[in-house]
This record gives sequence, structure tokens and C-alpha cells, in this order.
Amino acid sequence: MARVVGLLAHRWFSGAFRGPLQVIRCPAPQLHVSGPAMAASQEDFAKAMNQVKLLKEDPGNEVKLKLYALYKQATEGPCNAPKPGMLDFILKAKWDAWNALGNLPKETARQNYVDLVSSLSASSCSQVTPAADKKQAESDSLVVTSEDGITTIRLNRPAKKNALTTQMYRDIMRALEAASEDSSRITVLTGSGDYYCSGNDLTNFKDIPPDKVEERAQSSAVLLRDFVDRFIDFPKPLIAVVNGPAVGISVTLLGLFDVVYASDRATFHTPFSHLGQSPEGCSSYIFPKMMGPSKAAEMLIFGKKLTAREALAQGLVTAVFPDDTFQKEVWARLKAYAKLPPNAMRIAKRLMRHQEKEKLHAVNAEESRVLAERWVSDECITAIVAFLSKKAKL
Ligand SMILES: CCCCC/C=C/C(=O)SCCNC(=O)CCNC(=O)[C@H](O)C(C)(C)COP(=O)(O)OP(=O)(O)OC[C@H]1O[C@@H](n2cnc3c(N)ncnc32)[C@H](O)[C@@H]1OP(=O)(O)O
Repeated sequence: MARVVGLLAHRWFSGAFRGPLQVIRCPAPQLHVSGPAMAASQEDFAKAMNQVKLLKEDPGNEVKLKLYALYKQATEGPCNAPKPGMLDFILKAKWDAWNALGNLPKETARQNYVDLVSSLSASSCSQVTPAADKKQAESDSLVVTSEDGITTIRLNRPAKKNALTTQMYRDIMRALEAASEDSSRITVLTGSGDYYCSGNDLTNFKDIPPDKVEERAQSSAVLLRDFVDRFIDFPKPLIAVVNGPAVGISVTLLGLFDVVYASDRATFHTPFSHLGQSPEGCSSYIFPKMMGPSKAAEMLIFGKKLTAREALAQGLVTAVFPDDTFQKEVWARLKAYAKLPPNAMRIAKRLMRHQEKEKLHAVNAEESRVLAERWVSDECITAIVAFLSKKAKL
């Protein structure tokens, strides 16, 4: 059974432990810049004190002493309490820790406290226990939860059909990294609202100064390559719950999932030629192998949109469910899968993926390189401008 410990560090030894906790929100990663120029605000400090209460793992006595000392220094300044007697071990340890901070300014102590809590929270969030039923991370456009042994990454921009912004690519990578190490057994990607995902957010191409176009194409290709690499290397079973239409990269990536469940309302559209672009997500290799070269060509060269049933027939989708029972049926199935022995599942996945990994990385590198060229082509620029000026829609 997982040990879940809540901790109120600055009241350490006063018996004020709290837990188990209901909700964990991972803070966004913070830059750890130390020094007086970066003093944390009172608000940051108050937030950090709350975060300490949410830690699931006991950080150990040494860290608790450090937190205690920094808290006292930040709130009261240099140690002003009388030295406890030699036999009062606990009070003596606390006094020593506080006293050791000497004349450290209050602002610096506050900043160090915030930094320390932030680093503890980050490691704590990557160790979610499957039984704990906790919300793991939340931002506006991506919601990550962990429950019943399943980490769910939900695209959450329904008003924009869950189009992927540059930040979302980064957040998904981070979420996959965390999911690969947390204690969940399977990982799910799905969408909020009526779409699964409308692919790359075409406004990612907006407002690029002419002399930066080439540079941006290159950096986007690096981002794309890193992003797809995370899917190639993801070690646990990865399931797509395709709740509605899917476009572009959200379709091509499906070839890297272990299982794809789709609503019968879902469609699968890869309009790369229409956009003056080229296939990514290893689809130029996986789709022809999966569905045969000519069916792959219809999708990847001519942009043929498949229905869910057609995608099932081509092997891109594992199973299709009626939309009105989709969520119920799929989640019941996934919860049962998440009870299977995790190591056995990982090993089976590794054996299946292992022989192809090198090839997939090479394909991804080449597709990303070619896309960087396409993004600066007239064909692509014309198509993006047409979309952005609302003259074209798929
Ligand atoms: C760095 C990594 C690069 C990876 C390379 C990836 C490539 C791809 O993914 S290529 C595919 C790109 N996607 C598209 O071309 C889709 C463009 N969108 C559309 O054609 C349509 O919006 C639609 C068919 C997806 C939906 O049409 P409809 O039901 O009529 O809904 P709206 O068009 O009114 O959409 C609502 C709202 O959402 C905005 N939006 C939808 N998709 C995108 C998108 N991909 N990028 C940016 N914005 C998108 C749409 O503009 C509407 O916005 P508002 O007008 O402000 O309401």
C-alpha cells in the first residue's frame, strides 16, 4: 500500500502532519535563480507554505529542518531564541538549523524556502500513486490527471478544436515524461469538447518577422522531432481516446499509440498537400506498413478524410464505439486494463517496439528536416495565409 504523508514543515515536531491529500496540482516548472535580485514575494511564500502541506512523501528530517530554519528566518529574522539544553534533542536540532543561517536576509530566506518547496513539489508530483485518485497537473490548455492507475492527458482548447500551440507541445512532452515515471500503469491522450484535435495551431505561424522565418522553421523542426521522439520512446501502454474529429499531427501520431479507441463521430484527416506540408509523426513509414502503400497514399498525399469505420478497416483504429456510449465503454475497458501487472505490460510493449525504435527515430528525424523546408516554401506560406485570413478551411 502506498504511503501517503502530508507534512506541515514549519510546524514540524508539533504533531501537525496532514494527509492523505485529495488534490495535487504540480506547479509549472520554475527557473531556480538564487540571489537577492530574485526575492520571492509574500504571495509566493504563502503559496509555498500551502504546497508543503500537499507533499505526499516525507522529505526526511534534514530537509524538514532546513524548511523550518528558512521559515523562521524568513518570518522572524536571525535566531533570537535562547539555546535549548543539551538533552532537549529536538529543540536543539531546530535551534541549530535556524542559528546556522546567521544573518541571512529575510528576503533571501523566503526565496530559498520557495525554491526548496518547488523542487520538492516537482519530485513529489512525478510519484503519484495509482490508488490516490489525484488530479496531477492543470493548465488552461492541457489537463493532466491520474486516477485508477491511468494518467490522462486531455487537450483542453475546445473553442479552438484543441489545436496544438507551441506551449502545448512542450506541456505534452513534460506530461509524458512525468507519466513515464509516475505509478500509473497506462497513459491516455484525449480531447475536450467535440474535437479530438485539429492538429497544429496554424497561428503558430503568425507574426514571424521575415528575417526570422528560416530560424523559426528550424526551431519548430527541433520541437517536432523532440515531441515525436517522446511518443516513440514512451515506455508504458499509450492509448488514444479519439472523442471526435482528428486532423494533421493528431492523426499521424496515432501510429505510435498502442491502442486507438474512436467514437463513431471521429474522422481522420491529414491534409498535408493542401497545406503545402508533408507527413510527420513517422506516418510516412508506419501508414504504408499498416494499411498498404496505396491506402496510405490516399491519406498522406491526397488528404482523403477517413471515417472511423474506414480507419478501423485500415488498422489505424483498434475499435469504434457509438458516440453515445463511447466514454462509458472505453473507460470501463481502460480501468480493467489498468489493473493488469504493470511490468508485464511494459515488457510486452518494449518487445514490440524495440525492433523498430532505431528506424522510427531515423524516420522522425528525416520527416522533421523535410518539414522545415516545407514551412518556408511558397506552397505552405500561401496555404497558411489563406487559413489565417479566413479564406480557407479544410
Ligand atoms: C511544431 C510542430 C509542427 C507539427 C506539424 C503539424 C501539422 C498539422 O497538424 S497540419 C494540420 C493543421 N490543421 C488544420 O489545417 C486545421 C485548420 N482548421 C480547420 O480547417 C477548421 O477549423 C476545422 C475543420 C478543424 C473545424 O472547422 P469548424 O467546425 O467550422 O470550426 P471553426 O473553423 O469555426 O473552428 C473554431 C475555431 O478554432 C480555430 N481553429 C481550428 N483549428 C485550428 C488550427 N488548426 N489552428 C488554429 N486555429 C484553429 C478556428 O480558426 C476557429 O477560431 P475562431 O474563428 O477564432 O473561432
